[in-house]
Amino acid sequence: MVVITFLGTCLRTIDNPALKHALEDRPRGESVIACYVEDPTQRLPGAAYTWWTRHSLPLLRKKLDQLHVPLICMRGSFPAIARVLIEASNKAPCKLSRVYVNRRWGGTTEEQDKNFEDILHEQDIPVKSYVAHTLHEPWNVKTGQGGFYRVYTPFWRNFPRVKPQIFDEPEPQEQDTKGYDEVVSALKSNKEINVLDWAHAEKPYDPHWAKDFPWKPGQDQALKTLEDFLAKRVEKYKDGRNMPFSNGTSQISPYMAHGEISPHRVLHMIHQTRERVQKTKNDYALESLQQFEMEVVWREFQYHILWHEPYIGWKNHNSKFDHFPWKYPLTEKEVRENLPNANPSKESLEELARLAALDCWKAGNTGIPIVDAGMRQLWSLGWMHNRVRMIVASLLTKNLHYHWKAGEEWFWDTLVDADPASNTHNWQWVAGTGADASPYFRVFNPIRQASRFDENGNYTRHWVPELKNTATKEILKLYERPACTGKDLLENPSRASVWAQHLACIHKDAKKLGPDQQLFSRKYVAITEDKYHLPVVDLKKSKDKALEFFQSYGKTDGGPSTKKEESEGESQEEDAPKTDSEDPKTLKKEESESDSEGLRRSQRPRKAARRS
Ligand SMILES: Cc1cc2nc3c(=O)[nH]c(=O)nc-3n(C[C@H](O)[C@H](O)[C@H](O)COP(=O)(O)OP(=O)(O)OC[C@H]3O[C@@H](n4cnc5c(N)ncnc54)[C@H](O)[C@@H]3O)c2cc1C
Repeated sequence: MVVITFLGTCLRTIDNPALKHALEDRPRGESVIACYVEDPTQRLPGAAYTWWTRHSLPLLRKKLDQLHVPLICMRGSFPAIARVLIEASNKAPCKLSRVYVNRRWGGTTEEQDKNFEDILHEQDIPVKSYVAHTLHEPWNVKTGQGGFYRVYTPFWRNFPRVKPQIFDEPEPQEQDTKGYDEVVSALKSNKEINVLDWAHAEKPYDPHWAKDFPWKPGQDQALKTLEDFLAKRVEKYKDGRNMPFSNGTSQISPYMAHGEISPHRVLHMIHQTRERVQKTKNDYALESLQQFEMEVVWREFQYHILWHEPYIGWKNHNSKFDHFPWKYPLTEKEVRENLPNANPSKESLEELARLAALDCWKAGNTGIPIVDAGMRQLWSLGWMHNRVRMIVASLLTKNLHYHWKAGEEWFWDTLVDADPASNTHNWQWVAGTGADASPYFRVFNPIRQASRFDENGNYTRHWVPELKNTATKEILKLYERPACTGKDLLENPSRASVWAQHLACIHKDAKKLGPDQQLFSRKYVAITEDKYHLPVVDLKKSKDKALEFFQSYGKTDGGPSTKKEESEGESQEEDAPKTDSEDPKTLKKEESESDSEGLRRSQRPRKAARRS
């Protein structure tokens, strides 16, 4: 008899409930097969995330080999896989006895997984599923009225404190791999399923755009990364986490996004560190550790929302923003239609200029230093510091007026830690459309952000080599330059921008670029240019325009303005504080910073002013 365990987003052998139970609960003599599935009925992972997965799976296979558990990687829907397994089981001498699954959420997974279980149950094959990617079942945390939380503070307060459930790697057990060949050949013979060689890749998957990625995927490195952080850096996390050049955060996110470390293990290690730090009586260190735990629980909060609103990845949480005048990226077809020849009309140029601005943002050539630094960090590492993620997201949504989805999609493709809950939720948070959202009129001012969080300009100089010999004072002046015109953008496209590729492609009538090339033609992007670009947008004017949109839109019936927002509406300074109930985590800090920068007290929401 054969037992199958579906790993889900859980590329580890320790703290892996479906694997553990499959190995421990099976009757003697039954063999266990592990499956990694990429499900085409759901949003497919982006390129950078996939780079990581494909480095991780061969490492996981080696670990599983030691347990005598073969690994099958495939692309296929869960119901299709269930049907093939049953068919194979009916024919083969080795029957399928039971199935163990690590659960997943978001999109239409719930529906698909129910279907999968029904198919197996009809054949009397038991299915057991486990929570593996979060600390709790997302539905287990409930408000007093039995609903779900939309605001982080009460979620954090009421988040059930649990003893972390950790368990060691299963002992290697005697088992043969009987049934494996039959299962693989049945899967291979089905057209709906594509068996991948990802766990047995002869050469690593190293596309040119990822050649400088410094990461070492895998569960061993995940543990080491967190151990190092907790041993050496967590004690300064409270402030360090906001400084992009200080190496002040854990960089554990890609390991968590791939399930190479379990959130229970993270919590367990936090508890161990707390015992150590308590002995030092260092209050700041303890607060820092608490802050770190809050961040980890913040991720839980986002899964909580994803479970209750599985459509959050493509829909505004606040539907009142659905008709807001967002800009959307042009499609390739629209570009072609707007630029039929070398002398496009004024309207066409305007349309194209907006595409050019988006491409400059993607390429890290906006002429706004801290934004370019962040976007190039993203290119180089497949990761960006959280503070800078907020700044670049604000620029795209509040200054360039793009819908958050344009940025979310870019991050989805370029982040090694791309996560269906965190990415969406954070984008909606910055755009002001989400649950627990920053109000729409809250706009991050890149100059102020740079002077506060990159005071010495080191982050900017590091990631924008054009500025490596520019003094910090001079860098700050660059933000004040007049913006280039749309015509400039088009006539002198950044060599680095995807826009330049479009032009080259259209003018030379070259073959259509495939999506992979468009996104990752690294030789065109993030390269040092002779001259640093003019800003693609006037920060002040564009912010005012966003606020104008917001105010006039708020006056219409369908607008997003609420009474509370109107009462705060006066406070349209950048980084204006939010009320405590919205997000204490980031914003209490912003608030005190706003104070020190002389944000006029009369303009601030009453509640915040009282606290200061
Ligand atoms: C626009 C935008 C998009 C984002 N997209 C993602 C994403 O796709 N995947 C992702 O994991 N994070 C995302 N984040 C959240 C955050 O930027 C990253 O989790 C963080 O930068 C990861 O670095 P770290 O592990 O060093 O974080 P640390 O500061 O060391 O935090 C530890 C862990 O806590 C969790 N965490 C911290 N901050 C957040 C947060 N704001 N939201 C959710 N979890 C958090 C992460 O799991 C993180 O690994 C996004 C933030 C923004 C503003």
